[in-house]
Amino acid sequence: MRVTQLFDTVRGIRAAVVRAAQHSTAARPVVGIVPTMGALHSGHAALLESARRSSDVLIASVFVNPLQFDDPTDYQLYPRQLEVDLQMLAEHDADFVFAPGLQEMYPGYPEGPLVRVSAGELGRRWEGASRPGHFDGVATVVTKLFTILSPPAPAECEAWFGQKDAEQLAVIRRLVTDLNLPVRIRSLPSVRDENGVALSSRNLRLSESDYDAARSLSRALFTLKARAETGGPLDLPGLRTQLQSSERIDLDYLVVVDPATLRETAQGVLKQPALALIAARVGPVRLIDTMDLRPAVPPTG
Ligand SMILES: Nc1ncnc2c1ncn2[C@@H]1O[C@H](COP(=O)(O)OP(=O)(O)OP(=O)(O)O)[C@@H](O)[C@H]1O
Ligand SMILES: CC(C)(CO)[C@@H](O)C(=O)[O-]
Ligand code: BAL
Repeated sequence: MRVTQLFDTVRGIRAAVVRAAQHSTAARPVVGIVPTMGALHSGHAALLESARRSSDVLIASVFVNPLQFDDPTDYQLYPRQLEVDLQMLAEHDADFVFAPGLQEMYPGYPEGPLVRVSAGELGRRWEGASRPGHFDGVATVVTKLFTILSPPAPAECEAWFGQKDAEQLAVIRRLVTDLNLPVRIRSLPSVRDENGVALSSRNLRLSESDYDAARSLSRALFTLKARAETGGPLDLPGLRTQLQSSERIDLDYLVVVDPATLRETAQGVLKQPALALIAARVGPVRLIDTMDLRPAVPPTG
């Protein structure tokens, strides 16, 4: 496994990727990219394992991207543990790790980068409304990562993302479509712990009582899933009131949306597949989670 920080070395990576691809038996070798901000956990491991199985060359990136943080404290306190992460990436058989420094990624930061990618109105809903500029920052860094790491033809490029960050996934899918980026987007369901809480790097900052409160976020999502599948009313207002009664939870949103447009779908009884989104500050930490909702299947015959 090679760890790289410099753009020069990245050029070397691209050459090595081409060489590795040439040795592949596949007609169109696949280069898999797993972008992360580090502090890796089993959710990242699931992405790495699937990407490894589907790729001839596996590249992981570790970079805490300041452009997507609107809160400087959140950026400063974001967990960073590169040495531990590298060990896990080696265990998952990554061929390359791209872990650039801040000035390497954004020369002249904070003056630059002047040119950025806008996620448009998709980037201003829900999480984007609460964290202004967040999805523009994600779209900018993801475009840069794809530009730096994606291989020349005939190799194909696949990038792997978690459905936990479903809004981010919707933005990235539109990004590659709207800008014709030659990258196939793959996604995996959220990995949860034994209590149903979605794994997240920020969970490292939760106290025991914060963690107990965090359990009610996923519980609300599972309740919605069950109500959708049994054809009952979703009763979002009731669930919001219940969550807000906990003094450790400052609920930002709990909504049911169309997975592609992120616009709210009709409320009441679910009629088409949808996505539930939740975000809340739990103690000092802002957490997000999502759940795919399927409507009740009408009995046949
Ligand atoms: N529990 C999970 N299951 C599956 N994928 C996940 C999970 N958590 C994160 N991912 C995915 O891993 C990739 C990297 O995410 P990131 O490094 O931001 O970790 P994170 O745990 O989401 O951190 P945080 O939410 O605290 O910022 C993203 O595509 C994200 O959706
Ligand atoms: C996609 C990403 C690596 C961009 O910084 C980040 O938003 C994340 O980890 O989900
Ligand atoms: N995976 C989410 C990235 C963020 O919250 O900035």
